Amino acid sequence: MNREQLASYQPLHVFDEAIFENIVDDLVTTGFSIQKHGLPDFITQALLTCQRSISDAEYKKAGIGRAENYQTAEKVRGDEICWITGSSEEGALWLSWCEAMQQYINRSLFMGLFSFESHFACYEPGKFYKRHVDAFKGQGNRVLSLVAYLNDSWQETDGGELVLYFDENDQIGTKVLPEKGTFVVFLSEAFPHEVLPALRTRHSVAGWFRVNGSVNDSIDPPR
Ligand SMILES: O=C(O)CCC(=O)C(=O)O
Ligand SMILES: [Fe+2]
Repeated sequence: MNREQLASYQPLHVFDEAIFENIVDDLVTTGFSIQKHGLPDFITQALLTCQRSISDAEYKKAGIGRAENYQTAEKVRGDEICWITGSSEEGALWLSWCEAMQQYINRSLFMGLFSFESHFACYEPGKFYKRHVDAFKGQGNRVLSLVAYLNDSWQETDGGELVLYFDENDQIGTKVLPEKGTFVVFLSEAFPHEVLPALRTRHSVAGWFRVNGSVNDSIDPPR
């Protein structure tokens, strides 16, 4: 390593893998994992620092696919999003923690996860995300969804809960309060879910682990 390389050298973080092991166990038994206040504190802090540094102008209305216009999209989802690029130290720490999770899951379950993408999302009061799945069988390459929450002392009366349904016939589901430090991981194709209308501003991170979609030598970029 020359002096320049040495100056920019970032040691690989070593993360506590106990939480990854819990996730893997849950994925094997149910296909989803709800980790109430399970985010390591330094990851929560990094995400909060990162999120607070984003200006309103950097948040963009989320779409639901190229074909839809925003009017249609508004009826489905009302959040505003900002992709996490890893350009700040805190953003990079988040991405490296998710990469460590990806490697752990691949080693344990041979899922062949290839890349990860994530964005901050903000739901202003009254905004929601109607019931949907994050990936359709045989289409796209998102296989594992991750949602993490950043809100202090969220109450049931604040609305904005994630409702995770166990299959397409489930109408009851299980509710998750979007409280700071709580995160959820689930198989993207298998679990319909929705965000109930939030009654106060709701901050979260949504991310997806993807498999490599390369076919016939056409290279699939990570995003
Ligand atoms: O914020 C949540 O609880 C879920 C968000 C979601 O389903 C998505 O962005 O696809
Ligand atoms: Fe979703």
